[in-house]
Amino acid sequence: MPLTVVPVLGPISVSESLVAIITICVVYLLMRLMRTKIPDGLQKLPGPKPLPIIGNVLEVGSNPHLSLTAMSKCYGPVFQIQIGTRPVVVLSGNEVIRQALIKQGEEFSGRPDLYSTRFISDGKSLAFSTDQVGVWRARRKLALSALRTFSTVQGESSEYSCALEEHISKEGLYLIQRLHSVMKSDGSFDPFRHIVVSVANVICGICFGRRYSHDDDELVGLVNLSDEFGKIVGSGNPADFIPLLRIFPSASMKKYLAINTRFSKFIQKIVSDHYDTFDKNNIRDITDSLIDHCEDRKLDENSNVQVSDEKIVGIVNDLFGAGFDTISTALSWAVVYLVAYPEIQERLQAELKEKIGMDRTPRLSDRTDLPLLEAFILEIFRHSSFLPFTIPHCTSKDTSLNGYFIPRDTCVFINQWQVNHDPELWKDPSCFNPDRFLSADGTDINKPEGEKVLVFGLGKRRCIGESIGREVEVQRDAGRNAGHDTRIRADHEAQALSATSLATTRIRLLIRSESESVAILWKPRDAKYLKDVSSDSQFYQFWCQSFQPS
Ligand code: HEM
Repeated sequence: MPLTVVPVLGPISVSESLVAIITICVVYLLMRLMRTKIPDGLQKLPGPKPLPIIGNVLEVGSNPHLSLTAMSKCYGPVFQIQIGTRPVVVLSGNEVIRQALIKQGEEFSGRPDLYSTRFISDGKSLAFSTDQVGVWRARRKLALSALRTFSTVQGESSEYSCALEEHISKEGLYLIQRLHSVMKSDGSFDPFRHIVVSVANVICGICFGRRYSHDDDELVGLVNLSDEFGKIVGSGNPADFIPLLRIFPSASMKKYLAINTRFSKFIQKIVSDHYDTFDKNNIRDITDSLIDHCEDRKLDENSNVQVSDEKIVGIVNDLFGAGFDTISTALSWAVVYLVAYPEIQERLQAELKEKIGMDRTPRLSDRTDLPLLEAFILEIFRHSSFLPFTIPHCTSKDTSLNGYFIPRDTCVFINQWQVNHDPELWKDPSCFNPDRFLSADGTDINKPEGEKVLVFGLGKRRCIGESIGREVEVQRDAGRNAGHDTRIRADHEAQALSATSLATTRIRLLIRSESESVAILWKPRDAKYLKDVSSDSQFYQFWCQSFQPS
């Protein structure tokens, strides 16, 4: 007798139903038998009970940093959830995360094989791929060394201490000129749209030895796609955890694949131009240095780790991709906080005026003289926690943490947001207060406090661009001092705001030039991470005063 069990499958006979039920039971029993035995002395991971097929997806919801923080209060700093059919261990708490990523770093240094990350750089990404340890380590060493060399090498002008400082300072000035000219022509602007091109130019300078105009369609089109990319990689793609979903057409997955293809094409073209014009005696940038490494390695027969040329030169994909998006997001948050806290902005400006004056641009070496600016950057990282999780990790062998057994190949989420908002670690964690990072007399950074902020990950997989990340921030803020008093004035009902309410607030940018004033609406990116309070009624005015070259 045919039964319509699932409408889309059509009628199913009783015998077919019986076969299906028996198959499910056999698979279930096999899965139970295959389940790894917990070694004596260790415990099973705690965590919420999963539903069949979807696991704990409903409890995790669309703000995983908040829901997983709430769960850590109930289950402790090491617990397990199930996303779809995949078990995921979630780590919270400063001590537990340090124990896993630093003391047991080797065991927690893998990356899980996720469906969506297979498409990043054709599956050859340094940051996301499941390369064997030896290969990943060799590539990471190369990336770090290339990045260091081309950040610290002397630039074209002796005015700057290194090429990175030169790129950043010049780009800072271009950015100010650009804002000035769009203000004149359009009467308003979206800050992110211009910041992202400037940051991409700094990274392009080091990686490809060139910069692009703010009107370059190819670069502007590409960098503006990063938001879509972040949506899939950042918030978790359901098809990564529920394999069945991969067979259904998905608009966001289609977009994501198109972005990856476009990105790869952009980089491939630059790399192939570099191969065409390569001169061993004139290494111009990181791409050249990676090509040079491939050539040298061919002469070195003793090399024991085999890494393909494609994987070596492909490192620029990671440097460019990871570099521009993270820093431009951080800078956008900096603008938001400057707008929301005008009194802090005034103090920052006073510090720059006093320590550096108005006659020169700041240098990287000025950082130690600018404790408030340093504290402001640390507080942006902590309060916004715009990367609430690291890239997912994976265990490389059977291990244990806090007395719980964690099998090999388990996907591990590191909740950075929880650490940065843990009331055990921070006084009034939801309050934006850079002073928390200053010494009692305000003249120095309180180093132990600063080291508690978790934004670049830790240990073996720690971000390799950390020093650049911090330096671009300093220069950009300080760049306002370069003879253009481009102050950002916030004219609003001053009140203590949590990052949450800031992000969900539609910020009204009231940009004033000499005669006209135009209002535009701007919503900070990554607001999705901070959605638990909605206060759309609050408006902040953002007043960019005198974008006038001196
Ligand atoms: C404010 C700026 C930045 C932030 C907040 C940031 C944050 C992060 C985080 C959280 C990770 C993952 C760590 C983990 O999985 O445990 C990461 C990895 C990485 N970052 Fe950054 N990053 C920034 C800038 C940069 C820059 C400028 C570059 C390069 C030019 C870069 C290159 C990388 C690479 C290659 C990895 C992968 C490392 C690996 O898997 O071994 N990042 N970053």
